[in-house]
Amino acid sequence: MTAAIVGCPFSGGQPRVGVDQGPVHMVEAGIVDQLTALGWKVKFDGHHQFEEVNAITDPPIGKLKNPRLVSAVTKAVANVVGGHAKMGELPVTLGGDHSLAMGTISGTLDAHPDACVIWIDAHADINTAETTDSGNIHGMPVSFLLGLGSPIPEFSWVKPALKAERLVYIGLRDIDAGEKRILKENNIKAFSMHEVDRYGIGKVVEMALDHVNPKRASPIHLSFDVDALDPSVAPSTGTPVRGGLTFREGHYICEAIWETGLLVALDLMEVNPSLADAASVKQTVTVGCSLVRSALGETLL
Ligand SMILES: N[C@](CCCC[B-](O)(O)O)(CCN1CCCCC1)C(=O)O
Ligand SMILES: [Mn+2]
Ligand SMILES: [Mn+2]
Ligand SMILES: [Mn+2]
Repeated sequence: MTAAIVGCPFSGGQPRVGVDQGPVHMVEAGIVDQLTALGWKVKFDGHHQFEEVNAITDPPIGKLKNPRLVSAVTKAVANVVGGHAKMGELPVTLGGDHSLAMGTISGTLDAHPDACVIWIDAHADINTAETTDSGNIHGMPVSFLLGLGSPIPEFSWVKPALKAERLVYIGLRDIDAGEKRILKENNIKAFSMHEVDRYGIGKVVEMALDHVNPKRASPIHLSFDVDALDPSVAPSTGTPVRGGLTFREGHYICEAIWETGLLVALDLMEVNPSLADAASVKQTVTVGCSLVRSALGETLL
């Protein structure tokens, strides 16, 4: 089995400096060798360069910030991820901010139209141009993938290829008012931290899979935002929210999804190695690499 590391040093979906260095730190921490040691054939031909895209003048569209940059980069990522997936490889996209998932999931759905998406995050990332308060596109990728909100010409390449019933969230705890409306109106299944507390992570993952993958027959795209974890576990990230997943809960999700044998793509997003002291940065990078290994078959026994 081949894993293709897609290093995406990109921060255009949000305002904080440093998240583009996430993939650099994870590769420097040895993720390629770690996956090789697990038995994977690992492809990594260097981080993707988005400098040339940075050159364009890119005034906001409505509230949306860096719209043309985000569109161009996520479109490029869609082609890269889709290309690897079509060759039967498992793309492991290292972010970079979560707007990249507009690209990764578009790429996955191009190769696996019947794929379902399991989104691990403190946030729903489902704001539309009408509901966003920040204009940061890392809070919006899911709305584009579902085809919600008014069409934006600059994003016309994004096909609404994701169906609401094929999406499920785990870890939610910081949802904007507009997003709450969107989740309800579209009957989107979400297991917040309240459900994690009530049922335990084992039952939550089982219920999440039952919802999007009842016959365990559909490919799975796992999109993991490290801010789903409690800030005490992953401190160096752009939008930390207290009351998150424990180290083990985060790893259990990855282990359980690997056990299905259905994983076809993984995103590990929002590691920002410039937001904390060296020890906290190292902790966050290390947990990011550990989650990737667990999603790709590392077991405790
Ligand atoms: N919903 C937020 C945060 C998005 C986080 C993106 B992720 O998950 O990839 O990290 C928050 C908007 N707003 C921030 C100030 C307080 C009220 C909520 C937004 O900016 O849209
Ligand atoms: Mn996110
Ligand atoms: Mn988040
Ligand atoms: Mn974040």
